[in-house]
Amino acid sequence: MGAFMPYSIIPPQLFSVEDYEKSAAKVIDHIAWSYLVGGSGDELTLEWNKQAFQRIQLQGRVLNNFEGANTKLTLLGNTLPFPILLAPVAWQKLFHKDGELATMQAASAIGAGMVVSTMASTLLEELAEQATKPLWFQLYIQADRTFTAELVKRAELAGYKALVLTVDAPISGVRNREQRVNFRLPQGVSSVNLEGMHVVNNTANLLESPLFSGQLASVPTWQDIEWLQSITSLPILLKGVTSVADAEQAIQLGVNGLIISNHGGRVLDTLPAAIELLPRIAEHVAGRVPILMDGGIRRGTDILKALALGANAVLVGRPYIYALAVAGAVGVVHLINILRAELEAAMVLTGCRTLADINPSVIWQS
Ligand SMILES: Cc1cc2nc3c(=O)[nH]c(=O)nc-3n(C[C@H](O)[C@H](O)[C@H](O)COP(=O)(O)O)c2cc1C
Ligand SMILES: CC(C)CC(=O)C(=O)O
Repeated sequence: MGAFMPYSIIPPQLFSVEDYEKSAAKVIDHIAWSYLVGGSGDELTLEWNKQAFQRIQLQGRVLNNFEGANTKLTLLGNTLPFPILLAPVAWQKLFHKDGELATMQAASAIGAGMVVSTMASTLLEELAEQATKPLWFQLYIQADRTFTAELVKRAELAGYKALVLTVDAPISGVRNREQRVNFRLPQGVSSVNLEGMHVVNNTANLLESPLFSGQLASVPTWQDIEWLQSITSLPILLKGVTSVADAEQAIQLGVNGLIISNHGGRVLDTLPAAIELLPRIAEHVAGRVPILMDGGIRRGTDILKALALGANAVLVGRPYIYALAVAGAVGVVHLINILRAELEAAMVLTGCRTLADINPSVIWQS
């Protein structure tokens, strides 16, 4: 990995997520960059996530009164000043020497919800100890269920307020961009929260099917949801739901929230754009549990569109990592403020005083 030199202040001329992306491309080395920006297969879903937002047009409104306007919401008992959370992103020390610690400081400073990845490069306890705002923990159920149960207990003990169970990546996506640069973790960056775990070696030999005879034996199933509920009292959200049938099954099992997501186009290529998946599922769920979505959000207008089409809140992934790489915690605060200000501008111009006012009428119907 080459040395990179993030700024200690916000560099001038950064006004949008795209500006941060361009700036980040200059400070992140090309191997970590390929891991960050890449998707799976031909990266079609990755592109569609952004393009689908761009195709949706808005309906403007004028002359509204904005007294008392705000973007506050309550989500699973947490009060948030705005509906933008930081999505779980693995190994953030790849992008800044302070990694998740800097992201957590930014989230705490600005009051943004943050979801800490199972694959974080910083101890979950260290983050929770220093956070001044509640954190959520993203769980990848490990082949070693005993270790997984201990991990959940650790998150609970450390004060995490919810578990985000990622269910869309039981196997890794076909990540050609990572393969082409031979992506490996450099010295000093690792999944520190999984240290000491028994690693099950279940790779198939060459005469067997590469996947079906190997690791699938230990991938999570619906039964693991009930198991997880039996070992924790934390609310559980499923991240990576893309079908109405799975959303219904999750609700029947008593899951507390859903995150509509295609993992930022990183697992199954040619899944539809996340914003296209959202309306059908939201309509079916009909408010029974909160719905979050992520994938392709780069502008405040994208957030408005997601809320109009049924999300209670959104998460952003790559955008805040660009800012982390460019200017550490200060950059992340700035980036989130940019999106927040853009959302407020979009609300004003579509006549929405609060999040409750955002509904499908803000979307242009031709
Ligand atoms: C570099 C990188 C690492 C990620 N690591 C995780 C992870 O550890 N757990 C997880 O549930 N999702 C992970 N994701 C997916 C994000 O949580 C999120 O779904 C996605 O980035 C949203 O799309 P966006 O980047 O277009 O905002 C990762 C995404 C990226 C870009
Ligand atoms: C270590 C990976 C499984 C983390 C992840 O979810 C991703 O890179 O998209």
